[in-house]
Amino acid sequence: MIGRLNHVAIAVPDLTVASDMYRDTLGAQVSPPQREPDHGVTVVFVELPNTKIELLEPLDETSPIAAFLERNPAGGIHHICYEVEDIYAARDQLKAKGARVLGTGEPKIGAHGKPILFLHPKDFNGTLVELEQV
Ligand SMILES: C[C@@H](C(=O)O)C(=O)SCCNC(=O)CCNC(=O)[C@H](O)C(C)(C)COP(=O)(O)OP(=O)(O)OC[C@H]1O[C@@H](n2cnc3c(N)ncnc32)[C@H](O)[C@@H]1OP(=O)(O)O
Ligand SMILES: [Co+2]
Repeated sequence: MIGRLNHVAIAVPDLTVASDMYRDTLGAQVSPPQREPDHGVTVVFVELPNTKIELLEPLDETSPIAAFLERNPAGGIHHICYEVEDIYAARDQLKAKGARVLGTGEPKIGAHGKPILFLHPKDFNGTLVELEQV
């Protein structure tokens, strides 16, 4: 069901510092910051030849990444995103197998303009999984 790796997301306490580090120290191509009010984060995309890295900073204390950053003040890998062809079919198959779909269970439009869903980290070896329909 899952296809290519779409992105790995890293929660960071300071987006400017993290973005500068990826550009100046690691020599990567980074996007301008993009506010995502529907997701409670500001995102910088790091474009790599074979995938993307999302640097995520919380928009405020109600952000879904706020508790994670409290537990990991220096930041850390927050989620991994796999591509799927049909997000409703993927969701229904996963639910039938007992996986917990987060939120309302209805896909939202993600930062790339495509439908996304999240799966509970406790159901996938402690890794928060995002699915994106491509
Ligand atoms: C823009 C968009 C895009 O790509 O297009 C994005 O990515 S938006 C990216 C931001 N959006 C999201 O992440 C949406 C989905 N996420 C959520 O709904 C939330 O973050 C949850 C995954 C439910 C976690 O929320 P919260 O930390 O408040 O819950 P909690 O404190 O009750 O945590 C429950 C247990 O899960 C663990 N836990 C929490 N977040 C985790 C993570 N990212 N990776 C691995 N484990 C994690 C906690 O340590 C805890 O374990 P213990 O019980 O063992 O202590
Ligand atoms: Co993401």
